[in-house]
This record gives sequence, C-alpha cells and structure tokens, in this order.
Amino acid sequence: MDPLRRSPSPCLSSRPSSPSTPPCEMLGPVGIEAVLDQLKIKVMKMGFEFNIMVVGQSGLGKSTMVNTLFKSKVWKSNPPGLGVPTPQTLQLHSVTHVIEEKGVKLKLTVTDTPGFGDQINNDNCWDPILGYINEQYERYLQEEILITRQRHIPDTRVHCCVYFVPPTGHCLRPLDIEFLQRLCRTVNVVPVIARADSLTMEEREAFRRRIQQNLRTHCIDVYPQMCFDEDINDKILNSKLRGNVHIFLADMILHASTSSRNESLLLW
Ligand SMILES: Nc1nc2c(ncn2[C@@H]2O[C@H](COP(=O)(O)OP(=O)(O)OP(=O)(O)O)[C@@H](O)[C@H]2O)c(=O)[nH]1
Repeated sequence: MDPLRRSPSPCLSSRPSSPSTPPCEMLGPVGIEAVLDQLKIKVMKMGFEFNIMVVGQSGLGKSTMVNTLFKSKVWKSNPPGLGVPTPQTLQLHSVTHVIEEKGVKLKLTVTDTPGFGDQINNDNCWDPILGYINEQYERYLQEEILITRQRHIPDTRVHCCVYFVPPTGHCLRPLDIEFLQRLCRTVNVVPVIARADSLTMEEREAFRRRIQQNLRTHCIDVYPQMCFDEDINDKILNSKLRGNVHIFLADMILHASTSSRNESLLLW
C-alpha cells in the first residue's frame, strides 16, 4: 500500500472546509496546498500593523500630511484645526487607526515629531527621534525574549520614516545629511521633497537628481536598501521603486482627500 495514503490528510478531518479551500478530492495526498489558504485566513483575522513616522525641519508640512491622511480616511468628525493653521508640534505623538479594505485590516499608526533645525546650536537634535525609534525596538525585543511571551506582541516599531527635505532647490543641507546618515542606520527612510509646489517641474527634477547624487556621495542608504534584493523578482521590483520619479505622496496615500495643499514629492 502506498505509505502516503496512510498519512493523515485534511480530507479525514471533520472540519468543514472554508469556501476558498479547494474540495477534498482536489487536495494532494498530504494536503500541503491547503496551508496557503489556512495562512491567509489566519493573517486576515489578525490584520497587519504598519507604523510610519514623519521627520523634518519645522514648518515643512509634516502635521499637515498627517492631518490630511486621517481626515481623508479615518476621522469621523472634522478635526478642530480645519481651516486654521496647524499648531506647531512640540512633542512626539502617535495616532492610531484601524483601516479595513476588502476584509483586510490594517492598524496604521502615524507618529508626528517636533520640527528641528531652528535652534542656533542644532547639535544632537536627532537624539529624541532616534531615542524613540530605539526604545520601540527594545520594547519589542524585551517582549519577544520572555519565556512566556504573549501570542501577539504589540508592534510599535517604526516600519517607515518619511523624511521631509526642505525645498531649497539646491542640494541636501549638512544638517539633513547628518540626520539622514543616522536615521538610515536605524530605520527604513523614505525621503520626500516637502512643499514641492513651491518649485517648478524642472526645478523639482534637477533638485531630485542632486539629492540622489548627495545620498550616493554620503553613503545614505534609503529604502529600498540593496539588502532587500534577495532574488531576481525583488531586484526588479526594487529597481522600479528606486527609478520612480515624480510620484506625489499626496496622490499615493491621500488620494481620497479633497485637500491639495500637501504636495510633498516622493523621491523614489
Ligand atoms: N505650499 C505648501 N504649504 C504647505 C504644505 N503643507 C503644509 N503647508 C503649510 O505649511 C505650514 C506649516 O505646516 P505644518 O504641517 O504645521 O508643518 P510641520 O512640519 O508640522 O511644523 P512643526 O510642527 O513646526 O514641526 C502650514 O501653514 C501649512 O498650511 C504644502 O505641501 N505646500
């Protein structure tokens, strides 16, 4: 007798199969292909967590971007600041919302940070931001190494840091270079040209090229880093991302918004 036939298979289970699971006759002897469906059901139930942080000098539109994002998607009532200038962010704070699209849940947390760079001495102005990022890694690690750890560890680690570059039209300033060099060692960084509507299309393109040149010269490895090119498919996808030009952040994530103020320009 074929030994495989004696292996327990999902067909023997009395559990009803889900609508997306193929009928028992279609499963192979072991039923390995059912694993994909089971994983999908599990992940759909749990949902995903995604944490973004916005970083940049004061007055570049970080809070406006965060407000626009939530206004368009998740805020039920209009935020009190509508129509009036956004107050200056004085401390780091996070807003979390659960967004659901076609049954897929996403717990999105956006962390707004106070602007930096307007002091006479800007030494170590990156410390509070890097401190926060490292604290979240530490918190997760401490939970993970417990012998009796939670089944689901709340993930507050920053997955993506959006860095606002001031629209000077020249190149990266020494402060941005110093900041980015430190950030890139710790977190995935996506640089954007802030208030890109203050530059013409030609100026934006020239600025973007100069910034990319600066990033290469100063070995600033922004997202997607080369280490993500694990196979040929990743390589193709990541080079597309690296080669992308003129994608408006507003268009990408704020498409439902009626506000056209936030015209930050994604570099990649
Ligand atoms: N032209 C233009 N103005 C913008 C844009 N985004 C925001 N603003 C304006 O820029 C000003 C500052 O915006 P904020 O969102 O408070 O800037 P911030 O970076 O959060 O500032 P801090 O809280 O000091 O860190 C506000 O008057 C906004 O209306 C944009 O894309 N284009």
